Amino acid sequence: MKTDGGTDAAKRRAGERAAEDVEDGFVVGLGTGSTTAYAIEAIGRRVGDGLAVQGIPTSFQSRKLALEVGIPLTSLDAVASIDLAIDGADAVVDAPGSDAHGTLVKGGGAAHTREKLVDSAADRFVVVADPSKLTDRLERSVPLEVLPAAHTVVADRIRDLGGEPSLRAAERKDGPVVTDNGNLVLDCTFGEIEEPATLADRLSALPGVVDHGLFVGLADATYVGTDGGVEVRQY
Ligand SMILES: O=C[C@H](O)[C@H](O)[C@H](O)COP(=O)(O)O
Repeated sequence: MKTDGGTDAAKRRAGERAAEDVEDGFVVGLGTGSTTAYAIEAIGRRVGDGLAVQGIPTSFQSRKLALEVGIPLTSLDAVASIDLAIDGADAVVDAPGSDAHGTLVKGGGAAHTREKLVDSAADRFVVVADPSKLTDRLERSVPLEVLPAAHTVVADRIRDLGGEPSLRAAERKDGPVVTDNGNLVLDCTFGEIEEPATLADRLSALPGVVDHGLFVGLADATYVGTDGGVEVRQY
């Protein structure tokens, strides 16, 4: 999962900067992926120094890491609110002045359904990224988590919308990726996505789609790790 060189250092800077925003008593949404992992590890170190927090993981992976680094865990149905969510992204639209500024594509690790649930429930949602994630044109494929019985029907509807679906294959198992929720993933290309909010609404309306990886209007800030520090985008 980890990358090397400058990108890995940039991910670390972004993740560790976000972990500094966690305050005593916070309930924290713990996103998924290699960048968020640095935030989780940093929060764990602060817990070791006496910080009192409760984490809500968004995947098997983030739960396992949080337990390893000593973050006490809770669940969405056990808390009144989430103070802060920290999560990575596969693409972040960086186009100030555009309606799409701050739109995300997530789900490269097939965790986007629970991520969206937790990130959207948080009072503040901070994205952590390295510069390779920033884009002024949204051309990345959009992951859809779909009920297994629905994958062919949803694939047909995606073609009706002008997209091209591809069932995500597992790398070290015959057959498809199965999400933490027991569903399948369709990666859907649409060429350049000029109106992500419109596409998001259309995808959400498809029966059999549990959730999609377009995060429109959800992020409050992106922390971009760079060679020398961290750049902050506020939305
Ligand atoms: O499903 C996975 C998540 O949306 C991740 O947050 C996303 O793929 C970014 O992961 P990474 O920080 O490893 O690039």
